[in-house]
Amino acid sequence: MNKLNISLSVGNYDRTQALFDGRVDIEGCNVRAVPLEPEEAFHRAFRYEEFDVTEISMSSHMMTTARGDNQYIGIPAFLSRVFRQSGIYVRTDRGIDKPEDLRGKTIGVPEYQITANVWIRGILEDEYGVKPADIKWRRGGVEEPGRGERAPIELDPSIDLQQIPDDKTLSGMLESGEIDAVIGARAPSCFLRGVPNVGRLFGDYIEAEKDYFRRTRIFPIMHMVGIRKSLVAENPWLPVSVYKAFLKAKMLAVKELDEICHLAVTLPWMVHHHNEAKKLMGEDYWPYGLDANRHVIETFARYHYGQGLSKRKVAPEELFAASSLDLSKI
Ligand SMILES: O=C(O)c1ccc(O)c(O)c1
Repeated sequence: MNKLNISLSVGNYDRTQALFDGRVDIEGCNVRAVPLEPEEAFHRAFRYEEFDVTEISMSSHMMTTARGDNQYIGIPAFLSRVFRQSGIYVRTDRGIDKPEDLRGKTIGVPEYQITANVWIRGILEDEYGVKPADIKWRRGGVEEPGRGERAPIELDPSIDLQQIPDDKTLSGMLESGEIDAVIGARAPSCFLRGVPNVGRLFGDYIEAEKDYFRRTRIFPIMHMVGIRKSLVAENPWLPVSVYKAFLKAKMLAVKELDEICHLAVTLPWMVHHHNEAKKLMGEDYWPYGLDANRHVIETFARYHYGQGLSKRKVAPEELFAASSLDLSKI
């Protein structure tokens, strides 16, 4: 049978693994799959559009969708979701004990636009009244010097965002005390090494994140899947084929989390953790599709627009191929 050859790059997570190991096919396609870390996947997607189907940052996707220069259309398979209270790393010798203490401080970001930072700035403003303009933002690689935005951004002049020197990293500057905090998706290595005077703003971040979910019902979305628009124009069946494959792969992963006979993840009480998550968040605690995620995406769109990353408020439907929001029923 004549199949469409496509390239695919997503992270190798439990919920995507079946696409790499052959348990799940993308109907109608021969797939060349390359696992990548998010920083590399997004750099290559938004600068060079290298892969036909790729993991994409929700923030960069929303920004380019608002501008109309997006080469990818999304499907509502949310490959990465992370609560973000954990992602605020601070100097512990500067009187920063609560979010409000961040006003006037200097905070490092790997990119202003990364999705984790949109969520963190949104939460700081919504819940604690700390506005982006209250902070001095410094941008650069967390571990490697010389990082910039993967796609161009244009911020309001009230935002003080400056590039750090070419020979410095955010982790190094946090360790030496040149900046007061770092926010982002990845923990800086100085924190992981346990250097003095660096810690999390929310020491008990798990309790903070559970409380946030109880109040908001939001499990923040980080990444989704994009398909090259030009390929969809030629093959309108492709978004649903790709979406069905990601749905199947996630279903297989979640099923394995219930397997007490032999643990799918190398963690003694994995099944217990799974049950605890379901108790707090419901059976389908990691939903794909727009309907179950509309409130999450609308909140993110409000933050994104408020932070000047999108010049107009994007409607959730604009992010996705229409056919992937309207699956057939029997
Ligand atoms: O761009 C980043 O720094 C980055 C890293 C890891 C992630 O999971 C992510 O969403 C973004």
